[in-house]
Amino acid sequence: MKRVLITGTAGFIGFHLARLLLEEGHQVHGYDALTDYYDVTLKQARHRILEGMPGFGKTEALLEDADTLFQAARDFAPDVIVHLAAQAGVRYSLENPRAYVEANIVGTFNVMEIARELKISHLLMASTSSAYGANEEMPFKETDKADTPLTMYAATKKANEVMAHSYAHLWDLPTTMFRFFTVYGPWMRPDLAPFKFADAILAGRPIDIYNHGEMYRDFTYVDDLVRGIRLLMDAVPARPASSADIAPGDSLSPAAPFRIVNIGNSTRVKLLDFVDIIEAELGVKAIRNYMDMQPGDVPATWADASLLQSLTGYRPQTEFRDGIAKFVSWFREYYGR
Ligand SMILES: C[C@H]1O[C@H](OP(=O)(O)OP(=O)(O)OC[C@H]2O[C@@H](n3cnc4c(=O)[nH]c(N)nc43)[C@H](O)[C@@H]2O)[C@@H](O)[C@@H](O)C1=O
Repeated sequence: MKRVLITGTAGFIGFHLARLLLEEGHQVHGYDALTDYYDVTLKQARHRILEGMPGFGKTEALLEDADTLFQAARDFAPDVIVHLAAQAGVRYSLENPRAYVEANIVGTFNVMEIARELKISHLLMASTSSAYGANEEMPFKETDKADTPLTMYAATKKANEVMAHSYAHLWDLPTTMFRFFTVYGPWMRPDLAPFKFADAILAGRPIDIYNHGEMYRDFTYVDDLVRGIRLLMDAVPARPASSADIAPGDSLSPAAPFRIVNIGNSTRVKLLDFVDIIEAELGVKAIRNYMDMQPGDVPATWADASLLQSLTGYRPQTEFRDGIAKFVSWFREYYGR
């Protein structure tokens, strides 16, 4: 049994991870501020489910509130910290970049500080496929350069990776950073495309199709994603004796117990096909409004998931259509539509 502090348990991914760990019999402490970036009642509903499970406790506060975060962590005394709370969203970072600096830079720094103080055995933190920015070589590999972020969202997440590397190096803090690829499924964030499309199609509102549909995403089903996180919890990075000890394709740092791991499905879905699949699952046709490319958007993502597989023996494999069917059935039931 592990004691796991998870930030972001009222969020989409944190909720699913907490549920999985509680089902396995671990103790989970959730830290979440239930910020109003999107519908707070959805966040409250997720927390209510966790509160009904044995082994769950929570603190509702901001990551930026260092005193509260530190006290909650000291009281709980975790073995492992999984840091998923963040200001998420690619497009909102053009409107309100400061929110990303506060939650993602200051907040993540606070998590690193308490992880160092408590000498936890493994710190795992969320980064994003958006860190690959303008990279053109596909699929994206962790060992590729990723120095061209296109938004402050991507820039703050990339900054988290390099901040975490320095702490892993200085304080021997084993750290794994995930690069997630467009996660979807039941309980998903309302600001993400599958949710927005389902909502608009059922309401008879037109949907905007960016870049005339010439967009590709490596959509990752949430159950697959949290299974990848769960397995990586046990794949604790160790500082290599020399760079010769790093396996080919491994992103392990030569200077720290630190690695970056993609968690993605490794299949690209074209935006137009994605709309067709949602329409088919809903049984309702969309009214389509074709638009130009949006500022800050990346045209395509595609994960090379071979490092995840070599570390854990696992790779995500849910077919997009099956995952969307599960999302749609949750959506219809939860919202009664
Ligand atoms: C890994 C990464 O994953 C996510 O970022 P994302 O991949 O940009 O996800 P999305 O669901 O916002 O976009 C998916 C696709 O759908 C298009 N899209 C969006 N919104 C509308 C929309 O309103 N209309 C249309 N037509 N297309 C849209 C958009 O242009 C893109 O082709 C976040 O979790 C982020 O936090 C993160 O870290």
